Amino acid sequence: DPGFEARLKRADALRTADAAGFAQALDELDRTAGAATAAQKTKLRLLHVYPLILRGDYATAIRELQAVMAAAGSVDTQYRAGAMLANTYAITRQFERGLKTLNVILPLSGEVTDTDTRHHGYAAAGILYNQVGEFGLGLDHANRILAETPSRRNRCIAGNLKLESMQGLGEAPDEASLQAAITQCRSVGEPILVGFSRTYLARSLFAEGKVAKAIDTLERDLQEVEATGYPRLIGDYHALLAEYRLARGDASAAERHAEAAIAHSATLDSAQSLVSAYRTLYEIADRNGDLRTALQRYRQFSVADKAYFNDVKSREMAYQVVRHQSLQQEQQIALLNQQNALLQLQQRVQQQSVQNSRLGMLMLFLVVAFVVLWAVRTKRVQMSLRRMAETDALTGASNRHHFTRQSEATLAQSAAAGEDAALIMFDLDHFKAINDQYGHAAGDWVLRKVVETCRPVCRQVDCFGRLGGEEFAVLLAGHNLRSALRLADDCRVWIAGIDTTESGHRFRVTASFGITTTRISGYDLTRLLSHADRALYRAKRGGRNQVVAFEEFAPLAPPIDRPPAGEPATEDPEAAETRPSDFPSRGDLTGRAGGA
Ligand SMILES: Nc1nc2c(ncn2[C@@H]2O[C@H](COP(=O)(O)OP(=O)(O)OP(=O)(O)O)[C@@H](O)[C@H]2O)c(=O)[nH]1
Repeated sequence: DPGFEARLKRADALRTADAAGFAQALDELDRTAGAATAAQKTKLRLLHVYPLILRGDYATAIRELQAVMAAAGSVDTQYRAGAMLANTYAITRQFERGLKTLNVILPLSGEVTDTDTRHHGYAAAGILYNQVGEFGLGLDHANRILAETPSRRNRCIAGNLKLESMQGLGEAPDEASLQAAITQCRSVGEPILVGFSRTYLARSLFAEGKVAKAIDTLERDLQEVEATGYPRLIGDYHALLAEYRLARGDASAAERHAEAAIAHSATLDSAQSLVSAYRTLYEIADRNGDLRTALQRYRQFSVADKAYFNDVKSREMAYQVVRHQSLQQEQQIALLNQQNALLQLQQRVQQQSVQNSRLGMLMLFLVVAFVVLWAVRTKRVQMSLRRMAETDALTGASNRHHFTRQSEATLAQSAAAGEDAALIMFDLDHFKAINDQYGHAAGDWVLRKVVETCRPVCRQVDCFGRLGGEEFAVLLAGHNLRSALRLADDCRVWIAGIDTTESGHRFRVTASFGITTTRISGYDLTRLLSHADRALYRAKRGGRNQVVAFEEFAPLAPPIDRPPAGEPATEDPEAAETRPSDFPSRGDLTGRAGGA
């Protein structure tokens, strides 16, 4: 409700100028508060505190202000309630509570949007600080208000506060600024503050030795001051007048004023005016030689002075207590912050160590992976080196050395198991002619093709080796002569069927085969090779492209020129046919002739 807000503002403005109008405005606001927002209701509640303070119902005022501070929807309302609360605590001389309230609101000063409200807070702070003897802080807050182009009323309040602070600090204000403060406060209708300004001016004049002027300054406004009914101010006035009158030698006027000061200060627990008035009365009695009265006055002076001294000290103490408490609080906060930082550090260390252990695991994994990889690669290299060492690079068949070792192992196993094994040896026919006619590359192609063609006769357990040049051998475990003959003949047929177009030439490839078995030749490889080689020799002599088995009962062949199996043949096979032969005739052999 914008209307409600406007009426709240209007009521607030009436507060100092028109007490009756203010009361009426509050009544009207109460009647229409049903439609107000929570924040507006809180503001209204705050306005209701002013009449409570005027009435002197401080206990209710304090309760209400505390409630408003707790419920305030805006910083401004909370701040204003806090400033009023600090003021009320100052009036009721609860300095510690007042200072604590300041500690709550002053840090919010920067967030307060309304300048008047902020100045109200600074003024409350300045008044309280001066009361607890912290005049430096009082002056600082007065200057804060004056630096921010305050309203005329706040300028009066701040000007007064400044004079009070300077007096407390023992600094003498110049007459011009004293007059300015008086004019300022008079223009806004603040007779109490005008009165206090006049006491500062009078003190300043008296200190300069201008006693008559000081008296004149005070007496001019005396009636107006008495009309305020403010005991502390009236007491001050009379006490000062008593002191100054006596200084001028007017003892009877001095006595009158001193008595008036005492009468007005009677309701106060302690006051500087009481001390001053009793001292003046003592001095008068002393000057009169009335020792009894002098002693009595001195005793009264002494009691008032002690009370005042205690009061000042207890106020100063209140400040020290609150300061100590807030320091302690700050230290606790700092300690908590440190503990927090420590916890955060510990957390980070923990995270770091988790990260480190993860990193460690990763490193370990990498090392293991590397070792495994290295082992696999080493194994592969070993295997490929072994393959290179064991196989013939051109054809991929086992080389002679490996074939020998493999075969010897297989034969030993067969012998142990009492199983048969057969050895087939074969040699390409007229290979030299292929080389000569079609080139070495064509010859290589033939060798590879022959191995590729014959490999199917071998199982995993069998050994297929290139004994040298164009001579090959196959050791077949578990085969007897019959099955070996069949396999050898299959091989012969396959070789004879090779289509050489792929090599770039068309020619015919055939091979001659010699066979023996363990039943015929025993389990010794050298003997088996020798017997197979002899059968092969017979196949060549028999016209090539045929399979011949060694005849176990045939007498050993006579020495021939042919080189041992595997070495390149140097002999002309045609010439060999002229050699005397001890071999059985072709018909005696168990082999079969085929092909060309
Ligand atoms: N292209 C090629 N030729 C080879 C290789 N090893 C040996 N030779 C050749 O093979 C030929 C073997 O010839 P010979 O021992 O006379 O036998 P042949 O010509 O097959 O005659 P017969 O065995 O009597 O049928 C030689 O010319 C060798 O140079 C090889 O790895 N590649």
